[in-house]
Amino acid sequence: MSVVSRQDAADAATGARDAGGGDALRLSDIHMTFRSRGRRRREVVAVDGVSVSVGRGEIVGLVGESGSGKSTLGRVMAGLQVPDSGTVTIDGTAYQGRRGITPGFHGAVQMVFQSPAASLNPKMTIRSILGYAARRAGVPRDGVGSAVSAALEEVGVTPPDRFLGRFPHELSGGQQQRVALARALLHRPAYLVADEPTSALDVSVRVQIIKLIREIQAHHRMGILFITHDLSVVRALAQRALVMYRGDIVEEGDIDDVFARPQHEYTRRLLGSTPQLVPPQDAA
Ligand SMILES: Nc1ncnc2c1ncn2[C@@H]1O[C@H](COP(=O)(O)OP(=O)(O)OP(=O)(O)O)[C@@H](O)[C@H]1O
Repeated sequence: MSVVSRQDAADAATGARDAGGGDALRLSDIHMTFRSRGRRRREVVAVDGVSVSVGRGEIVGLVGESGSGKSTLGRVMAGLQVPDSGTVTIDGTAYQGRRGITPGFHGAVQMVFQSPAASLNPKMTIRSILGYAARRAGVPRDGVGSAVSAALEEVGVTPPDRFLGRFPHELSGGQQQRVALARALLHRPAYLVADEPTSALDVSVRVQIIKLIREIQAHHRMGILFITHDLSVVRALAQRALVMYRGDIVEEGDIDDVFARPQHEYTRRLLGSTPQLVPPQDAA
């Protein structure tokens, strides 16, 4: 991707919604098709012309069945996947193509994943994992130690000294996910894409991580795209919901409206089949 403008032409062209006022992370008319090589060439349209936005200070829940394109959309939003076409606009700066995925893009948008164990290098200590992230985020060498400790404090991995020398496998799943969040926070991102960050965790730990994400979001006025299969988590956390089905956003609205008056048949089916694992009051 390369920076092509500092105006909102892409948004005007596609009508992407800016729910958070001026500052927003917007995707405009994103297309992504995966093509397999070999004799039996197959094409999978993962994202089929999607325009969405996440405002600063807003949590948007993205739900949909397996294979509907949620993770692909999230990776595009975080600059980890270059789409076939479409524009990513971060606070008014539009990015297109491979060369636009710059350190500035990654600094502005960070991502956390379902499996913290897989996203943390097993051969590195927590000190090295976070120290490396701090250096990449531009923290001067003599400030790395205190930045790492502050990040661990912020995510509740305390006292930091007790954890710095450990390897990821010496932490619980919840602690690993907290470290993954600390790594993201070291970049002071304006936006976070959280791809099923709680689904690999026990239910009680899940609630704690949801609370932590909400605290972090409020403290930094961050915009978050929260991807999940679990509608009850979206209800507990998000102000707005996007429902994805076969590569397209089929429903978008304020959380209460989507739950009370689902418009799309797929959303109605999804609501009908979702147990309430995290009632809103428990996650508050
Ligand atoms: N790197 C890839 N190569 C080929 N096909 C891919 C690739 N990544 C995703 N796909 C395909 O694109 C479609 C959308 O995948 P994606 O992972 O975005 O969906 P999802 O909604 O996140 O699913 P899940 O909830 O199971 O993670 C699927 O059919 C998937 O198999």
